[in-house]
Amino acid sequence: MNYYNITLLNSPLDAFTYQSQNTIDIGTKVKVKFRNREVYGVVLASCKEPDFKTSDILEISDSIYSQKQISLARFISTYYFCSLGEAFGVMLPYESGVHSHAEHGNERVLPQITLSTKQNEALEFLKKHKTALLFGDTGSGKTEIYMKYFEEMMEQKKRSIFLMPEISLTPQMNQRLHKHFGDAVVMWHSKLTPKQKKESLRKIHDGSAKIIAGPRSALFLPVKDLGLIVVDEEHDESYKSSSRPRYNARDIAIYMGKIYDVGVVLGSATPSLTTYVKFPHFRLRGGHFSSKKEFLYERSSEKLSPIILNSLQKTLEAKEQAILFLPTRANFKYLICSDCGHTYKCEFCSVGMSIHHKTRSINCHYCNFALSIPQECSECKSPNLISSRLGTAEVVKEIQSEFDEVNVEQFDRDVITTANKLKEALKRFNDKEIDILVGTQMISKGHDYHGVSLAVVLGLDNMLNMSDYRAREKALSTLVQVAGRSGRKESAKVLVQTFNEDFFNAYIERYEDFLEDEKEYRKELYPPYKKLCRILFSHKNGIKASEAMQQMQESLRRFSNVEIVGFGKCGIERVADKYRFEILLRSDKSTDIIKAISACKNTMAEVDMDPIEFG
Ligand SMILES: Nc1ncnc2c1ncn2[C@@H]1O[C@H](COP(=O)(O)OP(=O)(O)OP(=O)(O)O)[C@@H](O)[C@H]1O
Ligand SMILES: [Zn+2]
Repeated sequence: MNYYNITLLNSPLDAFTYQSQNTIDIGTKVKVKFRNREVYGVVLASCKEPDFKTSDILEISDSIYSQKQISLARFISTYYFCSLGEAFGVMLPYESGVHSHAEHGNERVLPQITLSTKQNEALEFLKKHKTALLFGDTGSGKTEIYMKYFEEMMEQKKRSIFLMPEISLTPQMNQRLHKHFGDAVVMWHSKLTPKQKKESLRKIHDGSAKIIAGPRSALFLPVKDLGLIVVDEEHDESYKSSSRPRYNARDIAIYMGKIYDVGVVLGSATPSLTTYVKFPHFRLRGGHFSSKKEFLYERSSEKLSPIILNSLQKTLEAKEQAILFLPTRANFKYLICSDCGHTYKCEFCSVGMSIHHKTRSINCHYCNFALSIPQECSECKSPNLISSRLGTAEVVKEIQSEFDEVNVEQFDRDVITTANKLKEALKRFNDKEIDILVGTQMISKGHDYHGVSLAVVLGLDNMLNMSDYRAREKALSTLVQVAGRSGRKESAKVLVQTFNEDFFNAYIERYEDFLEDEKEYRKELYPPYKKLCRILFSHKNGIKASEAMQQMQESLRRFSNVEIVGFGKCGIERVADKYRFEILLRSDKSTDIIKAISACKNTMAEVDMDPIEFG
C-alpha cells in the first residue's frame, strides 16, 4: 500500500493522508472521500504509513499540476496566507492524456505589424530585460508592441499570456487580436459559457492556442512552452483579488517570470509607483496619431454645470461623441434628512444606502439589502429628504431631459451585467449609435475608440480625499486614463470638475514628475519602500472579533522588526451583519511579516498582504 499527503481543492484545511494500491505522481488530481462527500484533491507527497487508519483514494485522474504550478501554489499559500488547496483552486492542471497535434497549422499571421521606430526601440528594450515596464502614454501604441512581441514568440514556437485588468476590455481586444492572429488567440474569463470554456480549454490543452488572453484567471491556465507574460494596465486594482487567496496577479506574473524563466512586460500609461521604482522602463511619449488634448478645469463639486452642458451640446451638434466619468453608480449615493440630519444606513452594514430610481429603492452596495425609497424621515417624520453625491443613473436622466434626441447610455455594473450586454454596448458606441456614454471606472480602461472628442470627469475630489496612501495616485491615474479614451485620433477637450486644479494640472501631462514627487511622500512609510499587511477579523459577535484582534495584536508586539501601525475598528465597522476589526502592519521585508503572523496565527485572522483596500 502507498500513502500520500493530499490537499483538498478549495478547502482552507491542511493536508490529509490517504492510501492507494497504485503509485501516483506528485501533482496528480485525485478524488477522495472527505466527511462523507467526494471531493478533489492534489497529491503533494508520498509518506510513511501513518499510525491511524486512512481511506482509499477513489479515483486517479489524468489531470496533473506541474512542478512549477506546485512551486507557485506553495508561494501563494505562504505569501498570501491561504491553504495549498485554496492556492491550487485558482489553477487549472495539465492533461496528461492530450497530445499536441497543432504545432503547425493556423500560423496565419496577417497582416504583419509594422512598428514605428520608437515602438521598435521599445520592443528591443523589453526583449533585453527579463521584467520591464512599458511606460507609454495612452494611445501611444503599447498594444501594437505587445502584438509584435506575440508574433515573435509564435515564430519561436512559444506561447504568450496576455493579462488585461477586466472583462470589460475583452470584447474589443478579442476583436483586435483575432483580426491579426485568428484562431491562435484564446480568450479566458469568468463570463464564458460552459461550451466556450470547454473549447478554449481544448485549444490550451492541445497547444493550438498561442496567445491566451483575459483577466487575472488567465494567468493560471496550463499553458505549454510559455515564452512571455504581458500585464496590460499593470497599475489596475482589479489585478488584486479581494477574496482568498488575496493575490495580486501582476505580482504573481512577475514571480512566474522567474520560475518559468520567461519575459514579463508590465504596460501602463500610469504605472504604479512600485513598478516604476522596481523595474527598468522604456518611456513612449505621445499618441500614435498626433491628436491634441485641451484640459479645462471647473471649480465645482459634482453637478452638470452650464459649462458641461454647453460642451455636451457642442459635441452633439458636431455629431461627435462624449464620455462622462464619475466614480459613483446609482442615482445618488446618500439619502439624508435635511431637518434632523439622519442618514439612511444599511441595517447590516455601516454604510449609506444608495438611491436607485429605476427600482424605486435604496440599496446597500455591500450586501445588496434594499428598502423602498422612504417618503419621510424615519426619525423625525420630516418629508424633507435630500439626496446627495451624484451617480451615473442620475446623470443619464439629467442629460436625457436636457437634450432632445440624444442617445445617452449608462455604462456601469448596474447595467452591464452580462458579457453580451457589454459587447453590445461597446459595439453601439463604436458604431456611433451612442452619443454620450456615462460610466464609472469601467469607462476609463483601455478602450480604443476614435470618435470621442469630449471627456467630462466628475468626482475626482472624492477619490483624492480618501484616506488611502494611494489616493493621489488613484485620482490622477483615473484622470489620465479617462482623458486617454478621448482624442485618440482627432483632437479633444477634457473637462475636469475639481477644487484641486493645481494638483491635476501640474501632473496631467507629466506623470513621471508625479511619480518622482510621490517617491518623497512615500519614503520611510509606504510601499514600495515598506511592506504593508492588513489583518482582518470579522464576526457576527463584535466582542469575539475584537478579542481575537486584541490577542493577536498583543502577541505581534514581540516582533521588533514588524511595526504595528494601527489596530481597532475598521473604517467600515460592519459589513453583512459582521463586525470588523483590523491590524495594520508595516515592515522592511515581507519575510518578517510572514514570520510574525505565522507565529501568532489566529483562526479568525484574514491576512491581506500588500493591501489596496483600507475601508
Ligand atoms: N505601428 C502602428 N501601426 C498602425 N497603427 C498603430 C500603430 N501603433 C498604434 N496604432 C494605432 O494607434 C491607436 C492606439 O494604439 P494602442 O491602442 O495600441 O495604444 P495603447 O498604448 O495600447 O493605448 P492605451 O494605453 O490607451 O490602452 C490604435 O488605434 C492603434 O491601432
Ligand atoms: Zn448592507
